This record gives sequence, C-alpha cells and structure tokens, in this order.
Amino acid sequence: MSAPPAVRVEGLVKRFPRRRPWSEVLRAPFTRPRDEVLRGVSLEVGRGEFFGLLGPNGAGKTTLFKILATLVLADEGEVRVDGIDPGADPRGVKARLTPVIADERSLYWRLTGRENLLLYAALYGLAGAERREAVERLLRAVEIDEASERMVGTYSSGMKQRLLIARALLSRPSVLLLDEPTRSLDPVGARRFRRFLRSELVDRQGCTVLLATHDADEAFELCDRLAVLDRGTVVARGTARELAARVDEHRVRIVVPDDQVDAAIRLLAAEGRAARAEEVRPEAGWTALRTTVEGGAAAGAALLARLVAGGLTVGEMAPVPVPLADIIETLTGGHRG
Ligand SMILES: Nc1ncnc2c1ncn2[C@@H]1O[C@H](COP(=O)(O)OP(=O)(O)OP(=O)(O)O)[C@@H](O)[C@H]1O
Repeated sequence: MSAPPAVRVEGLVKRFPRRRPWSEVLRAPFTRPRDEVLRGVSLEVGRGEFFGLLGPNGAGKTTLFKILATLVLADEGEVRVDGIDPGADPRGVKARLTPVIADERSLYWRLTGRENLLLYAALYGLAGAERREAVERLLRAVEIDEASERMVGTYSSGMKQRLLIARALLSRPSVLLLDEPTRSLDPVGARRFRRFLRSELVDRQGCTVLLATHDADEAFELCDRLAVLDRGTVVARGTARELAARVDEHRVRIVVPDDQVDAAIRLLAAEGRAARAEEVRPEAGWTALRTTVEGGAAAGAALLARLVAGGLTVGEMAPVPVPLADIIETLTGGHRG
C-alpha cells in the first residue's frame, strides 16, 4: 500500500460565533449567529512538498492551520496528517506536525536565545552532545549565533521569528506549518531567510511544509504548489505557472511616437481599456504605454490591427509579465476580510 499524503483535508467546514457589538447582543441575546469561515476546504499535500496557502486577510488560512495543529476542532469534514485522524489521535498528530503560528510570547524572554533552544531541545527528548550540536547548528542556520547570549526580550521581531522556527525544527517535525514566516523581516533578511527555509526544511530535513503568506512572490519562489483561499473556499490551486494561466488577462506594452500618445490613449479608452504611459523616452521620440488584453496572442494581434487602422504608428507591441500579486488579486476578486 502506498504511504498516505502528508496532509489531507476533505470538505472542511468551520463556523465561529459571530463577534457582535454589545448593542446587537442586547437586542437579540438568545440568537447565536455563526459565520462560516471555512466552507468545504479540500486539499492534499504530498510528502516533502512545499505547499503555499495564499489569500487575503480573513480568508481562513490561520483557522485551517489551527485545525491541522489540533488547536481548533472542525465542525465538518475530514483531516488526516500522515494518515492520522487528529480527532482520534491528537498526540500522534502533535508528534508529527509542528505549527509556527507567530506567537512570540511563547518564548522565554528572560532567557537567552541559546537557553531557550536548549530548554526546548530537552523537552523534545534531545540530550548531551546531540542536544548541544542541534542547538548550535540551528542558531547558526537562523543567524542568531552572535545574539545567542542575549536575553530574548532584547531581540527584534524578526530575530524572535527566526528563533521560533529554530525551536520548531528541534522537534524534527515531519510536517511544519509556517504562518507568514517573513512578516517581521526586512526585504534583504526575508530573501536570505527564504533561501534558508528551502534549503534547511526541504532539502536537508525533508519536511513537508505548509506556508501561509500574503506575499505572492514569496509563495511563488518557495512553493511547489499553491492553493488560493478566499472567504473560506479554495478558489484556485496548482503550480505558479498553472495559476498564472488561469488569469486570462495579459499586459502588453505598446510603443508609439510621443505625439501620438493622446490619440493612442483615446483609441484604447474607446475600447474600454485603461492605458498608462510608462516610460517616456523623449530623446528617441517614442513613449511606451501599458494596457491589458483578454485572451491569447490572437486578441493581441487583433488589437494591434485596430490601432493601426485607427491611424497610429506602432513601433513595438510585446507582452509583459503580470505581477504575481495581481494574479492573486484577480483570482480572489480583490476581497478583504
Ligand atoms: N476564535 C474566533 N472567533 C470568531 N471568529 C474568528 C475566530 N478566529 C478567526 N475568526 C474569523 O475567521 C475568519 C478567518 O480568520 P483567519 O485568521 O483564519 O484568516 P487568515 O486567512 O489567517 O487571515 P490573516 O491573513 O489576516 O491572518 C476571520 O473573519 C476571523 O475574524
């Protein structure tokens, strides 16, 4: 029999009591309205996969993580972690799956970074040289080695975040849940940290990773596959390339002579297209405009023919990549929780 997937959820539903202002509670004290924050979510994550969950605020990403980590019970649906049902064997799931749900308060602020890790390493059953080596290696890996003698209370948010991940790795999880791991890092630190995540978690430890993030570029860089969650529903899933292909909107760059920019914008507006002058190259006498085309290459060619028929001189017309964040926004309809 083949091994079960690392994580499988099927038809997951979670309802929370609606948070109501007191005035409303007093008006209807005996009604208990509930909001459905997960509405039948199904996902399967293979072993060793780096899987991304993208979606706007309030989409339900953290709730899904909490259910997987046995911190919250689902109202309906099925959950399996390495084939184990958390309802029947929560300890079995806890032994395999470690959540890093940004909660800095769970570190000991009056202990140093090293002392925190040594303490947790002991709790996870590591002893002697093995414990010291694992702690030192992880302190180096998350770049806390220089600050390891300082009390955690003096650390920046980014350092605490890195220490939390080092701590999670000490438990040698088979599945790691990362909730916005680079949220508190500066752009350079975030890039270095992403490299570390991929090499340490997947390449070295062979973990399965579920990463929740708002950062489309981060998800596309790190993840083998992604699911886009919107208001409790998976609206798209697949590789980055597959998601991009779901969006039938392409951007094109149209280069016209400077003195035809207004005419070009008018022609495009008549088609209901917004166009933006992007780069002005006055020395050459040409201006690049950016607009969108729905459909494939044929739609682009048809637009070009209409512009030329409208009297424009088109020096160049070429597709430009759609920013990843825009793809996600299109897939989720731009909702905010
Ligand atoms: N304990 C709770 N009681 C009531 N409502 C809750 C509770 N926890 C979460 N919610 C609601 O469930 C919805 C989903 O929240 P969740 O934190 O899972 O979303 P998210 O995708 O992780 O959002 P974010 O990106 O902002 O972290 C939100 O509307 C939130 O207000």
